[in-house]
Amino acid sequence: MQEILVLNSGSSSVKFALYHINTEESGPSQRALTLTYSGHFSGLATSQCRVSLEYREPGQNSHSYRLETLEALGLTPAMNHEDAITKLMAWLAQREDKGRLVAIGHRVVHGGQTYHEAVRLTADDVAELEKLSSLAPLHQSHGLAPIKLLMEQLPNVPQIACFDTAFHAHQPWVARQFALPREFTAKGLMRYGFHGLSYDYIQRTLPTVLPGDAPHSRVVVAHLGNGASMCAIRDGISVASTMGFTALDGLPMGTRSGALDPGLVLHLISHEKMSVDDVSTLLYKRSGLLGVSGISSDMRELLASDAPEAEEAIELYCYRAAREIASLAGALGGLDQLVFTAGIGEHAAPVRARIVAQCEWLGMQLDEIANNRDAACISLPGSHVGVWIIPTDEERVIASDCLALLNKAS
Ligand SMILES: Nc1ncnc2c1ncn2[C@@H]1O[C@H](COP(=O)(O)OP(=O)(O)O)[C@@H](O)[C@H]1O
Ligand SMILES: CC(=O)OP(=O)(O)O
Ligand SMILES: [Mg+2]
Repeated sequence: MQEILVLNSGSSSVKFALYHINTEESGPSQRALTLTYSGHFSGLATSQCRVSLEYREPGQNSHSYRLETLEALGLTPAMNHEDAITKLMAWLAQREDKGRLVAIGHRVVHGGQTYHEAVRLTADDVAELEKLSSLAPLHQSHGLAPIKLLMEQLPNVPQIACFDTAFHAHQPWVARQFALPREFTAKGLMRYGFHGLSYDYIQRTLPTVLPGDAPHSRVVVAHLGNGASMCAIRDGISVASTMGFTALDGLPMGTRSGALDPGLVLHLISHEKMSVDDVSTLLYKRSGLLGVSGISSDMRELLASDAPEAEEAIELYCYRAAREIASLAGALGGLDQLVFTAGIGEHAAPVRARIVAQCEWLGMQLDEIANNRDAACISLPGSHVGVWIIPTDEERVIASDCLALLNKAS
């Protein structure tokens, strides 16, 4: 049995998924992949480190679930990303149902100007991608560290990178440019957009959940997780996104500010005498829901809180989201479907309700009952714009891109 392992490394977490390749169905189709194990390490490098693991019996639909204790996996509470990968690889290697690992697919957040599709990495590629670390300080180095480690430990297993930026690479030039002098644009100072693996998954899945006659040529997808962005998709292609040069632009996020007046950054440096590192920490780690509420970056905690500051943070979050939907509808010249995805998008009914209420003028009508039970379709039958919840699956897209690459190489 051949296997593909997928690693999705975030700022404080590593998600993983292991797929069996069904060799009877050759070709890059998703049907050729069967998910067997998935799970995640969260709270890495903190005392809150936890591991969860799910196992799917081959041929069965239901998941049996168990939460491994740290002790059972031999983990120490303050373990970091590297420890997590080492433990995961050791655990995978000792399984009785172990197959032959034919590729490891990695989420790499920034592909810069060069990397527009999944690629089998060489050491030179990794060095090139490392140069982009300052453009994704919460993500890039965590995505590249396991690649370097596994290139050393498993030199014969292809390490394949799949990029968050790739889905946006074919946006119209006008959507990618900043209004800067041309020599800066020529250096690559332009909008890239992120969460592309998630958008790719939604774009592939939406036609399978829509009723046959529903129009879906103009779609906005709201990926609202710890990081949050939105994407305007026309006929399956990204045409605009709220994230730009870095994953700091656009919507307010758990700890990131989202879009700011650039003059404010100049003011922080010149008047508040903040260093580049101070400003970076402020905008990436101390702002967003955490900064405005002063309570938490976690939407669940804010929704459960009675504090007026929590309410203010949620109000700002929803207001900004509704404004961005209208802006993206402008880029599309109208809107057929809106899709919510990722942690907040999939689970936070009050947040969705507030965002949709502010978009009523665009022709959206929320089905409150469906919304409260996280149903797939959450708009009323007469709504001009359909509103949907589709759980994202970045790991599935990575595995399927790896398989396509392996098939091409063989
Ligand atoms: N049931 C829920 N209700 C409200 N918010 C939720 C719920 N479940 C998860 N979330 C929120 O989703 C966010 C995390 O999203 P997720 O997509 O898991 O993040 P990541 O970007 O780390 O993959 C957190 O703000 C969390 O509070
Ligand atoms: C690009 C980005 O913000 O990713 P995440 O949501 O995983 O933090
Ligand atoms: Mg995520």
